[in-house]
Amino acid sequence: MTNIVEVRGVRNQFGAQVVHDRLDLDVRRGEILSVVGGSGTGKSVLLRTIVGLNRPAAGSVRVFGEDLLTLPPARRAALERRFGVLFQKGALFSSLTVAENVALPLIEHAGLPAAEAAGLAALKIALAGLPAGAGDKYPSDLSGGMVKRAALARALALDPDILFLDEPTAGLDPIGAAAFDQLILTLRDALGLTVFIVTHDLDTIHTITDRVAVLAQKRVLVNDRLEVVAATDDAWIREYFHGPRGRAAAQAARTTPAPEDA
Ligand SMILES: Nc1ncnc2c1ncn2[C@@H]1O[C@H](COP(=O)(O)OP(=O)(O)OP(=O)(O)O)[C@@H](O)[C@H]1O
Repeated sequence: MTNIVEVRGVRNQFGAQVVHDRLDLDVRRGEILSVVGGSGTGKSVLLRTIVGLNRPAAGSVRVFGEDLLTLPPARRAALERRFGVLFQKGALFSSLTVAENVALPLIEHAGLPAAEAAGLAALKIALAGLPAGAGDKYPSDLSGGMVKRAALARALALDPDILFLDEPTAGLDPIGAAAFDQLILTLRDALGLTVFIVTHDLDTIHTITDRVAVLAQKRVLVNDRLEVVAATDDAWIREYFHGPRGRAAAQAARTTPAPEDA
């Protein structure tokens, strides 16, 4: 089993506030890993640390076997091109159409001519499950679910090996959220992606996740299959997985047929 990401002994601190201390985490090749934890436990900071947007005060982050923090800039830029990131707010440029948003990394980072970038952008937009014509629209003309898909198309632009998603289903209605989950699962299977998801969504965890990492007490308390995590003796885990919403999500996952059986 190959680890694509290895976080070791990471400390993150903002002023006097210590967010992470001696935090370890592995992400395995090809898995869908969900990172959960109470509000403010540092899930987004962890994502930003792994993709190189936040420099930890201590520890190491190895991605694809390379130490992100000590790589020379050119090698680091090459490594970062293997990441696709979908930020919490979608982070599309509002003055550009969806197609222009998706083409931008192809022009800026891959150096493609505009016409080729436009052709590839159309493919990525289709891959993200958007209808033909969505590329000509501006982000403000799209529904919340379509904005997420457009941001996903942009995250897929450079053919990443690993996809980082920060609360991808937040703000979507349950049907939209379930469809987005299935899209992630399909893309993982079709493209052989590794997927790192920061989420509060119990349905996502129950339906598409291979392993779950729980952030608590400034570190990853447990990182394992859902059954193992849910059986861990910890107050937050009990409340989260065995409270009313956790029980409902588990029940729904048991009674909803998997897509291939449907
Ligand atoms: N750049 C920063 N400067 C100062 N403090 C920060 C910075 N980034 C994050 N923090 C603090 O670190 C803590 C963890 O933030 P983070 O956004 O990672 O939490 P989270 O677990 O993702 O929370 P939520 O589930 O509410 O989104 C918070 O208290 C936040 O205020």
